[in-house]
Amino acid sequence: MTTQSQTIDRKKTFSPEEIEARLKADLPHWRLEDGWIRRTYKTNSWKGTLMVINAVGHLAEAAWHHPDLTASYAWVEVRLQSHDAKGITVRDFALAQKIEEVVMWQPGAAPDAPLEGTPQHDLRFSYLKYD
Ligand SMILES: C[C@H](O)[C@H](O)[C@H]1CNC2=NC(N)=NC(=O)C2=N1
Repeated sequence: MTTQSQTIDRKKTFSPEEIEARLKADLPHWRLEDGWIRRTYKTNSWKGTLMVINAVGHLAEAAWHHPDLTASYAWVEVRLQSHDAKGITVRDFALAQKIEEVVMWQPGAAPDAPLEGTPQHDLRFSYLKYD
């Protein structure tokens, strides 16, 4: 059951200056352009692109906040804005944060991590360009 927030204003929009400051601090790979915060993920193939699209799709549906997506063979651009507020709200930052955390997750990066992660040097398996 969803609860209406008592403290945060999900419809409050931020100024371009506030957005830029927040992206610089928390989402350095994201940028503000034409009223959307946006991030492009590069992949090694259409299959990798589809994997990213589906991961983002799940997060968006779980969040009940949906991006616009543009995709090509080896990249997908994720764009976020809050349609009902006609601007960028806390919902956009929160979903962008989760997308970035999930898509750029590299479990094998930590020393003696339990999960080894996708082999990066074998194009049979590597599907995402981490940046
Ligand atoms: C139809 C309407 O877009 C939806 O009810 C919800 C869910 N997803 C949404 N996603 C985004 N980006 N903005 C919204 O205002 C929004 N509203």
